[in-house]
Amino acid sequence: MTPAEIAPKDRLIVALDLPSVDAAEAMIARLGDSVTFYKIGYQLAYAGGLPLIGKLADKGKKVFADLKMHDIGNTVTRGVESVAKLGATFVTVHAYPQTMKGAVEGRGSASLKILAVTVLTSYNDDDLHAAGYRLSVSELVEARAQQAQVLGVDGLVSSPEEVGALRKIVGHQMSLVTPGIRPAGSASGDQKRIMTPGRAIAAGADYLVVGRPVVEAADPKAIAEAIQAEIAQALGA
Ligand SMILES: O=c1ccn([C@@H]2O[C@H](COP(=O)(O)O)[C@@H](O)[C@H]2O)c(=O)[nH]1
Repeated sequence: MTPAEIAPKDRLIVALDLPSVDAAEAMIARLGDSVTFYKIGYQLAYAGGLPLIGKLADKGKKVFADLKMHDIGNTVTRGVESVAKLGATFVTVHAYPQTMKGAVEGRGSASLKILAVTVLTSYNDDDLHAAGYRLSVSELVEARAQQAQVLGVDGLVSSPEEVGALRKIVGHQMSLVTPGIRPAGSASGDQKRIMTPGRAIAAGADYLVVGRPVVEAADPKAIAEAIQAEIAQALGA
């Protein structure tokens, strides 16, 4: 499927950032048929959530295993080999060359897609400088995207702010997945590089990752559906 063929509804990835498998299953039940793609990250994975990947896949849902791996190449290769057996659609690694190379090797010919996290959406230029980098966020995101492309990575995680520049670098060969999404009026929390769903899609994002604005809402299903409607409108669908 080309990125242009992805249905508007399937472009929303809801982050199941919840404290237990019971809480995640309750959220999945509330969202029902509306949401087709979920993300499992640190909070749920470390609370016994990894088996949910297979359970969701068996129900026809897609799962993004946001494990943000970063280790010596061999360990990343073996870790990705294990994740490939869980039934996830995407797994994340940090965008360091050894890490990405190891991940691509571990994926082999499996259907699992490797996403490289370029620069976390909670970082701005000052945060990067405090961490010892001399490059700006946009410079580092673009440099890492070029490395990821050469290494055979399948997609990139960035903020929607960088998507336009990334498309020029990687074309439509790589999926562009953007957290840092905030419907108008929602609290940004710790996110520093943010955009509304409609603007992110108009900028060229393939998938939007949304956590707190959905899972902390009084009516998560209504918010998820409103985001999907905004996505559809931005696509002219
Ligand atoms: O750069 C990144 C990479 C991953 N994330 C993850 O996305 C969600 C966003 O949640 P919100 O509640 O919508 O802020 C969260 O699970 C992060 O771990 C990211 O935000 N930025």
